[in-house]
Amino acid sequence: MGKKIDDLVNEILSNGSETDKQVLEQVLTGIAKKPGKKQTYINLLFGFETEWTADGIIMSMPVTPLAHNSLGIVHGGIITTLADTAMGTLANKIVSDGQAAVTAEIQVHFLKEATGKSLLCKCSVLHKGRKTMVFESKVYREDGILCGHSTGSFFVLPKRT
Ligand SMILES: CC(C)(COP(=O)(O)OP(=O)(O)OC[C@H]1O[C@@H](n2cnc3c(N)ncnc32)[C@H](O)[C@@H]1OP(=O)(O)O)[C@@H](O)C(=O)NCCC(=O)NCCSC(=O)Cc1ccccc1
Repeated sequence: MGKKIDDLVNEILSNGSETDKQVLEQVLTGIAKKPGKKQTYINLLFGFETEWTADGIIMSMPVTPLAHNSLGIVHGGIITTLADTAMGTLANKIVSDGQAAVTAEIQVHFLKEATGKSLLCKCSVLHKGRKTMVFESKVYREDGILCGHSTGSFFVLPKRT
């Protein structure tokens, strides 16, 4: 295993493009931050940063080639992951002790191409029930343009120990 990783890293460092090296560095930097239960691989690899606000959560991410689709703009699935992660993080913060929340349904509108250096996802609570919760996420580009809009329904479950 060790040798294979060494060979792969050396191959990329020797023969990879600058973009390959940038992606490798981002992935290794994420792993070096030691993912765990709170900080998942997804959060660390994509550089998701969390800021709590009075009425919700703001989650940001840098736009790098790791998140690009073949057109060189952010992949819709990554925008969905950002929105789902923001809503899921908020949902699991506001449930009662001993409860967890999972996404049951998510809808995303991709309104503008996601370009620029970073994305900001502002997420708030639309409904907090005993069994279901609904959240709204707005994803903004660095220039302030709204590029994504998402709503998500979450199901409240007993937390697994
Ligand atoms: C729960 C429901 C949405 C609705 O279920 P219904 O069938 O209508 O009602 P019923 O009461 O029968 O359901 C009982 C079922 O509930 C499940 N379960 C129970 N307890 C737990 C538990 N503690 N943890 C997990 N699952 C638990 C278990 O399968 C159980 O079935 P069983 O009784 O074993 O056979 C179901 O369709 C489902 O699990 N969908 C998948 C949801 C999903 O994977 N979403 C994406 C990931 S979330 C995400 O990424 C967001 C996020 C981001 C960042 C940070 C955090 C979050």
